[in-house]
Amino acid sequence: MRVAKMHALGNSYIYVEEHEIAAIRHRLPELARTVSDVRKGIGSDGLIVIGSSTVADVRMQIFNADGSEAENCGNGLRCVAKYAYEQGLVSKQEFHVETKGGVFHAKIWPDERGTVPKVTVNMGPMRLGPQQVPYSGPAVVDNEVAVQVGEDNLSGTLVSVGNPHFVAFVEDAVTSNVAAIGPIIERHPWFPERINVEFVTPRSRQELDFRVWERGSGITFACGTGACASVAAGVSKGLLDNQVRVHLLGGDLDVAVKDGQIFMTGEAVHVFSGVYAWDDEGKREQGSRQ
Ligand SMILES: N[C@@H](CCC[C@H](N)C(=O)O)C(=O)O
Repeated sequence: MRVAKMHALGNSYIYVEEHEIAAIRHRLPELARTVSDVRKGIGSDGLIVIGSSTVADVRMQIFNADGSEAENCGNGLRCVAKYAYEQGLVSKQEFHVETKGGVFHAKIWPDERGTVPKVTVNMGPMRLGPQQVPYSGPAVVDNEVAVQVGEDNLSGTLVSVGNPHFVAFVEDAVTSNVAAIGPIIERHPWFPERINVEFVTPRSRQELDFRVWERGSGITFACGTGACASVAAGVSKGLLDNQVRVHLLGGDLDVAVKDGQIFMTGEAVHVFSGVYAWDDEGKREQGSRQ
């Protein structure tokens, strides 16, 4: 099947058009695990299928590296917008992308060669609180929930950007033990559909240090929806201004809140296009990330 690998700030996915996978639609979780495997597949944080939409200009379906399907992906939205324009699936510079978590408006910024290094996406309204994400814990005050992690509690703001986020304001996001704490919160029984976990520390009112444990993919270099969720949480707490540069492991993302809507602007990068040899016997069940 013809595939492209793309990344945004090091958050990489394998992109495939829906006609390439028509015969194996029911096996997309398995395909996601397989292509994501760095040793036996291509190596990525998951799989994104690009297809036609009846309600938008293009549609994307995202699977994490463990094969679970997510509602949304900010870095994926920017890469899909770049792909759709460069491959001629759309000819406009502003268009809509359908995801399981909603329809989003994208604006591409093509260069003089007609390639698209940068994309802005309207990620929708700030949606905070336990009614916005699958949550089955005790009553919540100020959209914050305190989850027990070992001997301590970690407080996080619950935010939806189509997909669910737990945003924890910590002493130092950069040195946080993301690998140890992330999976405990991701799989905590209060979050029946699991949750993405962000560790954030404001450097100032306009700059935010950010690390993430992604549901279904673990530590990644960047999470677009996570960055948007974190800025929404920081703005609602009065800690951040409406225009914030988020410093992620893989680079910077600009997030702005205007008229209650969250706008994300950042890079989208094509790594390669090629033919992936999907072989039933040889590649089944080889994905290993859980
Ligand atoms: N990396 C993404 C988010 C991908 C989905 C997420 N792991 C989930 O399960 O909700 C982004 O850039 O937003």
